[in-house]
Amino acid sequence: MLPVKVMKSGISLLNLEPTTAAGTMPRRRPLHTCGAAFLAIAHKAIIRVQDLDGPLGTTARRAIVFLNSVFPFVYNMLYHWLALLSIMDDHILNVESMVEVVFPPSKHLFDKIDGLVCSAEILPEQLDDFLKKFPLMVHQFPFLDWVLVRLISWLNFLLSILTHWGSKNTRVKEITVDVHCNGTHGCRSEPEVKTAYSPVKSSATQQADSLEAKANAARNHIEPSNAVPSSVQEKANAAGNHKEPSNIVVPEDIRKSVKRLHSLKNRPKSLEEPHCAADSPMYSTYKSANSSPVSDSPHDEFSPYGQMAKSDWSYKEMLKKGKKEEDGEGKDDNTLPESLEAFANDEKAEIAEKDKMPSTTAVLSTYTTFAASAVLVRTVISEVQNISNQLVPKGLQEKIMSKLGFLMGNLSSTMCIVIDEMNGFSNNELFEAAELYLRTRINTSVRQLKVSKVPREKNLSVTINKGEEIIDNFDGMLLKWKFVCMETQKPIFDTENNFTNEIVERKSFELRFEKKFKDKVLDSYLPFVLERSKAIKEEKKVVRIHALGYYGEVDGGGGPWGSVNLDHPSTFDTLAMDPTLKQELIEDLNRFVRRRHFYKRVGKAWKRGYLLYGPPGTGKSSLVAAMANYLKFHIYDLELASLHSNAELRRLLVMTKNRSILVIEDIDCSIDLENREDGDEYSANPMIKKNQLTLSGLLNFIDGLWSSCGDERIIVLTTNHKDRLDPALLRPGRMDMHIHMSYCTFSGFKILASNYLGIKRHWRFNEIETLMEEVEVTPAEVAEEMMKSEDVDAAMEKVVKFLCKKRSECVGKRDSVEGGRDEKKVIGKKRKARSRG
Ligand SMILES: Nc1ncnc2c1ncn2[C@@H]1O[C@H](COP(=O)(O)OP(=O)(O)OP(=O)(O)O)[C@@H](O)[C@H]1O
Repeated sequence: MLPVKVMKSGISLLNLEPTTAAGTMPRRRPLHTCGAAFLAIAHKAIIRVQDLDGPLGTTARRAIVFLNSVFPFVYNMLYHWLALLSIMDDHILNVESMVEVVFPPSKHLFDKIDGLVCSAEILPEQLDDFLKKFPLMVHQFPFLDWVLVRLISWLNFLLSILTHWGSKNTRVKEITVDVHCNGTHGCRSEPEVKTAYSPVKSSATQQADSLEAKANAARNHIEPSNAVPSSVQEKANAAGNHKEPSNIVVPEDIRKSVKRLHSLKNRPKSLEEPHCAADSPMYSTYKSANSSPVSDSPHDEFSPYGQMAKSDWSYKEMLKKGKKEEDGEGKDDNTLPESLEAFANDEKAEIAEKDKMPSTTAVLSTYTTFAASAVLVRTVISEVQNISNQLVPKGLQEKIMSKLGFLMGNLSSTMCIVIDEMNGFSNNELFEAAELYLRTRINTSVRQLKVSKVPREKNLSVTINKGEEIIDNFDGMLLKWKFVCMETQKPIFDTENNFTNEIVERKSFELRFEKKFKDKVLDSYLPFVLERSKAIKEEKKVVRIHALGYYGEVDGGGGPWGSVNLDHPSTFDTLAMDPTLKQELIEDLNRFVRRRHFYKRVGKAWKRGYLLYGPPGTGKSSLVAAMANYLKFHIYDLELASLHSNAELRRLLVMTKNRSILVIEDIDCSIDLENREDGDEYSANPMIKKNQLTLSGLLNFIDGLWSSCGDERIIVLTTNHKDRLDPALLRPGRMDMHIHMSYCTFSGFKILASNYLGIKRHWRFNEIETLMEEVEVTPAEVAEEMMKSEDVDAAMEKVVKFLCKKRSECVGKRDSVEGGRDEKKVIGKKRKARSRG
């Protein structure tokens, strides 16, 4: 068989001595060695596969017949191919030597490649060894043989589907075989039998066709072909005319052999019965394989042989008749054409061959050979890729790939959307959204992940590495994401104004899907990804606090000075404040965040101002933190004292982001704001005024045009002295809600006790309640006392002592104040008396 020769000779073709790399160890020719190994494996595979029965074997045999016919071409092609590989090898080895001289550490890499080539070289022998041991190994693992046999059945089934797929010419033919009887019964025609066959005909089918032609010719009185003996023609004509009994005599031995053939064909086709106990898994496997719906029994209509089998039944009918006659029903001499005899012999041979089912191990080893070939091909391809990556410049590679991609893209039914990280100079929101979304879609099919942790962030950040793919399902669509990261060179001028190249990483996502889903992906899937990523962002959002102020030169640098995670544990649950007020505030915040459309409709900037006032240590700052944690809004802590003009204030405002809380703490003492109406020493000079931070600048900032540049903004002012603030600052629309943070009440105390000591009640609670009605203490003071001991009773003791001390101080103060008043009254009375006197 010619191709086999080619395969064999392929190994020795151009098997030249490899050149010496770097003057040390001779290296193998990488491409030639791999190519030869591949041919050797392919040869083994072909040898094995042609011994198989079933669709796989048939296909292989046909392929071999085809290759035989084009042998000179194939041989030449392989020869040239290997010669070409050898030439390329020479270049590769030369380049390796040169690179090694210039860059010695690369030797390690080349040695590794050589090691790979070496393993490819010995792969055919290893494969042989493995195949020898394979049957033994199969028996060592329970159920493995069963699994493999199942697998093979399904592969055969698939192959048979592929073989017949698209064969539109499949049709049903009617073959009418008229057999004339001689003797007492006179002539009679046999029933017509329908036969379906595929255009891929076996020899038996072809013979059936020739017989059909003859029979048709006989029936239709058409001049038969030269191949048909005249006796047969005459008899067929006679049969076609239904006039005279035929003289065709079926020889006894033919009849017998046809009978035997009949019995052979009726026998169920089975796999080779294994030599093991009946209850072993192998035996059950064999049983189940025989009853498999995909068996290639000729009686199975799903089998590729099944259709041919139907034609056999037509002859069976005929044989039945012959049998009847033989049994005495018709004593007359039955006759068959000579061609039928030939057909019967051929059929018999074919059936006998078909009955020779391949052994399980033979089938398995063939598939293993194929698998190994595939592995080798992959290795070779990746090696070639590696080498071409080194040899072909990146730009050229990209061009080739883009051209190839264009060609493939036109042919393929898939579409690809590329989502780049950057959209011009700004970030692409969709890229960020996809990155976040895909983090939730990582599954076991991903091979490489990237894990990182930002300082002070609790959770690890897990993303896919470059080149990795993720499959997603959405509304019946299959979507394939790939993370692509390409290094490109960007020309820049360095510090000395020299032209140089900077390596820039271009990240993007490729989203592939079927072309027909284009609209669905753009209209539904990508908006869904954006929506999901928003929700994920919100879930994972870590509230940050930004220091906002100008710390550099005046009107020079400055800006948000930096930010840190706000790790403030304060929440509405831990805040000791009047429960009704707390509830009111929570509801107000909820209303604010859900009223986007309302604010738009009424033409108001989507912002809200809160004034928190009360003595120091009553929890104003804690309340701001609780609000930020509740809404997941970042905080901008504006340092008014660092600003010098309204312009700076405006510039800072522009830098803040939406969904944030802008806080100005202790506004009464942070800066001495001049009244907007009343002028002062500067107001006379407009230039000086322009460069000042004024109250009107601040008011504009809070409520004027500048305040509307952003959405979902909350402004919080805190003060210890509400009365010192300009009423213009406090009016609704600027400060919408005034929250009084009062001294600690008993309900506030219970919240502190629960937070700090973990108690809901204590026997000292009544005493404390009475004391708290009498004295003014801040939550900060109470919290401080509670922290002085870890023991609950001791801590409560401290709180009581503290409250008693406060009370006595208050009483002392009151007494002294009252005493002073009494003294003043006495002095006054004395004065009055003296003046009267
Ligand atoms: N209402 C409160 N509920 C719970 N803890 C509080 C409360 N008030 C004060 N504290 C505790 O006291 C500490 C100081 O409180 P905070 O700084 O919030 O008070 P403040 O009113 O902002 O003070 P200042 O006006 O001096 O800035 C906080 O760390 C907190 O633990």
